[in-house]
Amino acid sequence: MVNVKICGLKEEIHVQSAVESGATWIGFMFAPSKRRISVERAADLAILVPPHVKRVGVFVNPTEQEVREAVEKVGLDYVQYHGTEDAEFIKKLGYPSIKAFSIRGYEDVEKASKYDVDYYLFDAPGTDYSGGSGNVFDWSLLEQLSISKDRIILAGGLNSENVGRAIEQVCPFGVDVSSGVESNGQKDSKLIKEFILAAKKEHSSLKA
Ligand SMILES: O=C(O)c1ccccc1NCC(=O)[C@H](O)[C@H](O)COP(=O)(O)O
Repeated sequence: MVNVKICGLKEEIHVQSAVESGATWIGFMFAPSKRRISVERAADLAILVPPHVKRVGVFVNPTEQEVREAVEKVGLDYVQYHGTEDAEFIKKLGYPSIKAFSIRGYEDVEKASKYDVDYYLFDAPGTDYSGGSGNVFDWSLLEQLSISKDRIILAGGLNSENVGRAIEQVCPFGVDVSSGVESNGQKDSKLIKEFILAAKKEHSSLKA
């Protein structure tokens, strides 16, 4: 069954909804974004996350110090690098990691082979910020990917309507969502639940 990351959580109620609905990863935004929260706020929210659900800190071109401080204070399980961080920087920090790639064309997909990380997150390019745009990219660009599917997280404009199709086409280890579980610019517990249910539903083409 596919794993789900709910990203950009800011409120206790939405962390609880994501946990109760079966999310695998909870994402806290530490980069410029309308979803950005402080390390102190994330540490408070992280108390609500049980050990079987993983805490992800999302950064865009951070300093080493910023990452180390957040990992320590929030108890992050994964660091998500959502900028132009190079493989050396990520390796030097040494944390379990997710590297995000903004996909405009196949050349962006190819960049992934330069990295040795736990998960490769393929996302649509950002508009106002580096991610979280709610836009979908061309999933067929992932067809020739040499990276194992069990290391892939698909993101970008997913919602409860299109996530089933996305899973059938890409067969990722996980899916990631932010805009698709928001209404009026705020996270929505009902949409979080619907998204996770839709993602975890068995899809006809995946049946033997
Ligand atoms: O969500 C943001 O505002 C954001 C800003 C800057 C860098 C990354 C950001 N989000 C990271 C994520 O993992 C999002 O869930 C991912 O980009 C998908 O977002 P969406 O298309 O809104 O579902």
